[in-house]
Amino acid sequence: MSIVIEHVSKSYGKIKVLKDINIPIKEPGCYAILGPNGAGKTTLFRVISTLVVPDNGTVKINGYDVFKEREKALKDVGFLVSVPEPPDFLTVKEFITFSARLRGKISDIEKLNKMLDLPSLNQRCGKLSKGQKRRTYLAALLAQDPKILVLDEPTDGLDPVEIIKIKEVIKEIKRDKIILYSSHILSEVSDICDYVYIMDKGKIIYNGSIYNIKRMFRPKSVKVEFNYEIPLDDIKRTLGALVTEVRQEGKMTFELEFDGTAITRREILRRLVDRYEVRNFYDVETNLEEAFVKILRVFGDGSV
Ligand SMILES: Nc1ncnc2c1ncn2[C@@H]1O[C@H](COP(=O)(O)OP(=O)(O)OP(=O)(O)O)[C@@H](O)[C@H]1O
Repeated sequence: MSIVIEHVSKSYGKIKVLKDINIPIKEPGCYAILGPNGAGKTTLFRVISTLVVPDNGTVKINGYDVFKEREKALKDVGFLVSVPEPPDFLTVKEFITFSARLRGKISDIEKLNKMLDLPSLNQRCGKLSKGQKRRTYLAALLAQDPKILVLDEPTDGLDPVEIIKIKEVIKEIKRDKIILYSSHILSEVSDICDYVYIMDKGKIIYNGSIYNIKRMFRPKSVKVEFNYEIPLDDIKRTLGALVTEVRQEGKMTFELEFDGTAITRREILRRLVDRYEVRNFYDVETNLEEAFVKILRVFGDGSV
């Protein structure tokens, strides 16, 4: 099972929308393609699904070129690209059954219903809400039992409950599939995806595991609360060169920036406890969205 994208580029007129994209995926799991609006995610997914022909490069699925050997390459792939909708005139059950039959499969509607909490099976698709349509479409894809799923912003425009449902399904099925999942929200993919490719202005500017992203931006500041008021200068004198910055947040609360090492963190705590009554001392958690913006700043062209 594999998707291998090599040197893919695409321009619209003078605008380079994809610039030498390389993504080699050879193991099951959920892979996020993450990027701000206009980064090129949808264009890349449209290339993978053969809706857009690239100027350069190749996309191979299970070793087959998607343009030269389209049928073989896409045989085992399910696409949710460019917000597709089930046909209005079919019922939910008819659409799912029809979709399964297209690939010679028999759908287990009960199982899909349990997983995706489908609307009434005899309801016409035209009468469904946006979230119900999305879940019905996903059920129809899963009824084909594809080994590879390409999902372009599958939760876009859905309410929080619908989003949780779709994420739960992906967590359940990702063990033996390759799932490519695009989003512009890092925290949305952080609990379902294992690996992240970050795109900005048509380029992959960073790739790594979610674990590494979190580690790279490990806490470098702590918050401390005291039992009584302490002047800012007093804290600064006590900690001296251990901290790079001290910010006062309230009369009894301060945020302390330091070099991020465990030794310094311990020494800061020791000095504070020796001198004052400390009520609370904790790390300032890395906010994933901040990490995303930092990555764009550090690895992108600096214009964020
Ligand atoms: N058919 C087209 N003709 C001209 N320009 C296009 C076309 N399709 C996309 N673009 C441009 O290519 C760039 C990338 O668009 P794309 O939709 O791939 O980004 P995206 O990362 O999916 O963004 P979003 O998160 O907003 O969906 C944008 O600047 C867009 O205006």
